[in-house]
Amino acid sequence: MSRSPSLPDRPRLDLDPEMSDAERLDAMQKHFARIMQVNEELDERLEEADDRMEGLQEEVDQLKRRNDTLKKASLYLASVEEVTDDGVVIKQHGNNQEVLTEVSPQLETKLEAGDRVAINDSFAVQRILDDETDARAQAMEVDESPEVTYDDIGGIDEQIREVKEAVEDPLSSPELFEEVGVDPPSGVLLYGPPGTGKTMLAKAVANQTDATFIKMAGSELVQKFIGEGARLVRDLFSLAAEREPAVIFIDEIDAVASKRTDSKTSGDAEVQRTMMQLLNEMDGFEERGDVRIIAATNRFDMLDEAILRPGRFDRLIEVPKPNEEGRRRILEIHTSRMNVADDVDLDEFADELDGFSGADIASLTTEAGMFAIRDDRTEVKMDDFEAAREKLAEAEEDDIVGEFTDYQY
Ligand SMILES: Nc1ncnc2c1ncn2[C@@H]1O[C@H](COP(=O)(O)OP(=O)(O)OP(=O)(O)O)[C@@H](O)[C@H]1O
Repeated sequence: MSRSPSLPDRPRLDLDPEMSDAERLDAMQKHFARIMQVNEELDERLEEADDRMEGLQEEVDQLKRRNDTLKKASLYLASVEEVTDDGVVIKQHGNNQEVLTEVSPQLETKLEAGDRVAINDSFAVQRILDDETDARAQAMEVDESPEVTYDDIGGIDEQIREVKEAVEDPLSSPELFEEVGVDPPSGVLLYGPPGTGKTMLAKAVANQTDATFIKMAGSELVQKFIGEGARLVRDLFSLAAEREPAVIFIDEIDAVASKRTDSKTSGDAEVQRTMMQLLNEMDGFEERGDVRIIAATNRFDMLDEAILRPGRFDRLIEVPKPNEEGRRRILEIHTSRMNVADDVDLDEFADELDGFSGADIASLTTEAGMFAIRDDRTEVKMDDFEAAREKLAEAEEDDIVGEFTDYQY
């Protein structure tokens, strides 16, 4: 690591009492010039240090993420086969290895054959897990008939059109694709900043096609135990096949499909296995009938290219933050059921919301309503909207409101 050079010396002003006024003035001017120069040098250094800090912060974040994965994924999943006087017979999931292992007296009294447990590298039982259906319920959200419609989504008409074409048409008129002789896109990847309507889009398309909406969060997949991520992916696809027509929505796909890291830790290997399972499922996708798959990410830059190959997520749709017209439409949507005063000018207000996402605008309108309620009014005025905007902008500065953070994508 290179060490930064030492700081410039502090300039000194030496004034000799013998000096004439002109000489003094000259010395002071030179001193001033030197101070300015040192100041400039220090500014430069500060800038360099800031850059370096940013780089280091990124490294720290990466290490933290890796550490989290490691901590979370270093346990394996097993089932209890039998509780005997000599210990407990467990069967590790994935490799089906059976082992007789000792357990702590506290756990032993609670264990029963059939329990799901988490074990460590040496097969020691660490804890008893909720039953399997709980694990699934936690990782998956199933909605038979989501209520979101395209009309509820503002500012991304072009993206709606693309999603209709890539997801809705193959579900509602598969014969069209057959007649023309083209395969519909396998998977659609929506990418863009948080809170821009990606989940809404997936729900709306499921609604429009009367399909079951099945959501899985990528982050839920990697917080589980070794072997469980891959199994949940398998479950996800078989559940979709049972419930077809269905729309599978994998949120935060970057959690399981990031560019490969160099490390060969067990956590990384687990994420890798989960991704391989996902790719496998997608590769065998054609026979799956009326199931469409949509994934979303805020971190497009982190994705492993393997998932973007033809036959996988081969239709990319960027979902950006709304422009002024989009913001106005979103404001309109979110205020449609509000009792808004005559002085509220949404056109003018939309102009002030540069950088706001759809989710930010949704919280802003709720917040404006709260201001009216606090003031014992039933009508929401322009001042309430302004106050809400200021409150959210302050929260952004304090970094309280996550949605405001501009992720790189
Ligand atoms: N384009 C939009 N039009 C109307 N409302 C929106 C829009 N985008 C976001 N919202 C509001 O924000 C909420 C969150 O949006 P959504 O979950 O679809 O965002 P997302 O892009 O999936 O975010 P994330 O990447 O954080 O998962 C929505 O329930 C809705 O209230």
